[in-house]
Amino acid sequence: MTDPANALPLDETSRAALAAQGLEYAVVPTGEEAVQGSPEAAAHERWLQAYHRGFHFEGLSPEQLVEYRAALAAPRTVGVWDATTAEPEHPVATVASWRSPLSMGEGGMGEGEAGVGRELEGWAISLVSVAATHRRRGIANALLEGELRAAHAAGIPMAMLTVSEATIYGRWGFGPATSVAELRVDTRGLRFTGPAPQGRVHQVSTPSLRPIAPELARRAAVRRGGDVPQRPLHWDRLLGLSTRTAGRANALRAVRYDDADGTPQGFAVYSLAGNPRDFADHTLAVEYLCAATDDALAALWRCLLDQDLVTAVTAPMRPIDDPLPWMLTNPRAVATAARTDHLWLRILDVPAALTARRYAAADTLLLRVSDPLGFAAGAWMLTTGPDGAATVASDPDEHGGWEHGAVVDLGVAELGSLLLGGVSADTLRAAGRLTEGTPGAAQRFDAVLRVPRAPFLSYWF
Ligand SMILES: CC(=O)SCCNC(=O)CCNC(=O)[C@H](O)C(C)(C)COP(=O)(O)OP(=O)(O)OC[C@H]1O[C@@H](n2cnc3c(N)ncnc32)[C@H](O)[C@@H]1OP(=O)(O)O
Repeated sequence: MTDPANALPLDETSRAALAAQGLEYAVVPTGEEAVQGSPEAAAHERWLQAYHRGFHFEGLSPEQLVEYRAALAAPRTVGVWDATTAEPEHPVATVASWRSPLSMGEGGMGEGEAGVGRELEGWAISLVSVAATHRRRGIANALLEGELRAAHAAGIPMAMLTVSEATIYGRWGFGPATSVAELRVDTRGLRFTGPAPQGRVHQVSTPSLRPIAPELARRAAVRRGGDVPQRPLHWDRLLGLSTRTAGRANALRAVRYDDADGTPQGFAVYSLAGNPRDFADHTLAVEYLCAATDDALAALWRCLLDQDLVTAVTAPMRPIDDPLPWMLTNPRAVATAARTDHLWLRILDVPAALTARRYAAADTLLLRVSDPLGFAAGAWMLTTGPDGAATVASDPDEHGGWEHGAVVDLGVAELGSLLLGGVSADTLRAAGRLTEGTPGAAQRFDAVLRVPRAPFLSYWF
């Protein structure tokens, strides 16, 4: 059934906006509330088919419906219905959402903070779809505003999503906060100069990774900001264990890295494509690479690059600062084929969001934030200390001290983009997305925001 933690009440303003168009807005019962074969289960199945149609995915087979019903039992699944359509029982719009931690990077300079992953609670939003017959009449607007108001009312400080198109979500105050790089490595004549691994790489079966992958991925993820834990269906799909990917199971290969003590510290899942005219010209596609230590990262890259009969390695989703080029005598062998925005953040509670991470320098900034939906609007005094911890005061006049602070004017989307250090304030200033109220304020903000590793989310949700 819907996880009680996700069962936020539906937003009445959005309900009224949709009702004014003759549309019904409701939560779809899932899981135990919808026993297989019951009318509730059939409604859940129609909701699943509706989002598949909305995303131009193939419809779900009966077997897949069982799997997806279980996988999407815990999130809050919301639909919109139009009683005037030919098949009124089918939703004309969908959205799914759930509470999830967001990694905020490692601890600061305070005692005992090194290596400690910090987290903020977020409201993950996914599967936003509106039927082709009902688009561009404000349904997505009602759904998104409804999600944001519901999450804010529940005290959740952040909303987050990955997007099909980068043109859609800025209007609701989301800003791109992490990027991914698609790497393409020419492995011909490559020499690896990275650290020599202390442990061992083992070739393993993909199912053997299923029990250890979530925990390993969590340990890897806390080293950077921007991670949102995968749900079980993600791992099943990746490892060829879901009905949709079972047909690929034989094509998938996997390696696991165990450190000198024999503890698994990373793994990679990959596949190979041959060249029918040249057997020595395979391309190895890295489908997932997860490393909880620098040692594991170097060992796994070395193993993936160092394969006979392979001339190219591709890795579609890597951090933009992956150390790989620096592990090779020829860094130019690693081409970034594409670099794209990935996780988008929407701040709902400025003090909670800003105090959830650690900062690189001590300073005082006055952030004057605009937010058309109101949640983040105001003047916020961010004071960072020498230990990297921050305090945020909402009424700077009352608290004083801000006359020494650097003043920055920006929108809530820009603050979301800056939060994890994924872009610099000076870049946003140059792009006209942020204004300095004090000369040099953007660079002062950057000194505070600087992070050792680029934020990164390793998959789509
Ligand atoms: C988190 C996720 O799930 S990402 C996946 C998003 N879904 C998809 O890509 C599936 C295919 N697309 C769709 O289902 C729909 O077109 C949606 C969900 C993107 C938009 O739904 P609609 O109900 O048509 O949007 P709605 O009418 O509320 O539009 C709200 C505003 O967004 C704009 N907008 C909507 N879709 C887009 C788009 N694809 N690109 C740019 N702007 C868009 C509208 O023009 C409108 O702008 P305005 O307020 O300035 O007039």
